[in-house]
Amino acid sequence: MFKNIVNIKPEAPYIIHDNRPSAEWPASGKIEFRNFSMKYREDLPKALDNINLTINCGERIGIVGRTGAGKSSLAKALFRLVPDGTTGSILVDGQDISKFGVGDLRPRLGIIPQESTMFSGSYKINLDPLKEFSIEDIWSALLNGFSGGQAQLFSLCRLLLRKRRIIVLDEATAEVDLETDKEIHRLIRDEFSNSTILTIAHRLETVMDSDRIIVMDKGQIVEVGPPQELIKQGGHFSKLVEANDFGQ
Ligand SMILES: Nc1ncnc2c1ncn2[C@@H]1O[C@H](COP(=O)(O)OP(=O)(O)OP(=O)(O)O)[C@@H](O)[C@H]1O
Repeated sequence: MFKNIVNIKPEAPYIIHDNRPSAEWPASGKIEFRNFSMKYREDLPKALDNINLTINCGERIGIVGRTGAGKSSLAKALFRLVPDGTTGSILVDGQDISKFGVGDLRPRLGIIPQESTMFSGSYKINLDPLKEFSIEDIWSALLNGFSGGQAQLFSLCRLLLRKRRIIVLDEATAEVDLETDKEIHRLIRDEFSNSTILTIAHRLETVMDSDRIIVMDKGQIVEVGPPQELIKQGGHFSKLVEANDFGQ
């Protein structure tokens, strides 16, 4: 999802000194999209088209839709990894995220991207580049999270060390096998029971235990609800399930 980060121009100040969030922010993890739209370029159609959505503290949300539906864009917008010229707003714990510098926003949210980066260096440097944690903390996170030996688990360990209130998980498709994927989800459920978790889901197994599913199509939210209810309704989600079409 974040493979294009390096191509995106710095669109906002890193820190806005006269408007910084409190040290605890976000303490609850509520997310509100209000009439939010964005385009990657002026001549392209909207990648997100008038998104209105409230995600409650501690909710586990599965985001599904076909390839190109806008799932990654929704997550990128939360990290402000999208071009200038968005309209509407995104509030986190009631604060408009565009009012803060990106350096005050991005480190406060957790991300497990599809393509995790394994930095060279020791485990300790990988997990704790800022030297914030004791070796015991690091080993406990490692032992919890590193059985699968996958690069994604490194990202997970980094997160375990920093109990973020909002976590975005871009579910792996190619890099991680089903067993490791299940392990990651189990760990996330256990370790982040109080966090709001947004999963861009590519597997049915992953989304079925979400509190709510968001179905996206052509940049819009076309369906929202608990998975079992959506299946009963026989709408977009049940069609995706039937076709097993969860994007790449
Ligand atoms: N960097 C970019 N520049 C231009 N257009 C983009 C860019 N990234 C995404 N898009 C377009 O925005 C739309 C939404 O893409 P997005 O990646 O959010 O979809 P997605 O649902 O995450 O798809 P996938 O399941 O394939 O990851 C698509 O039409 C896509 O082609």
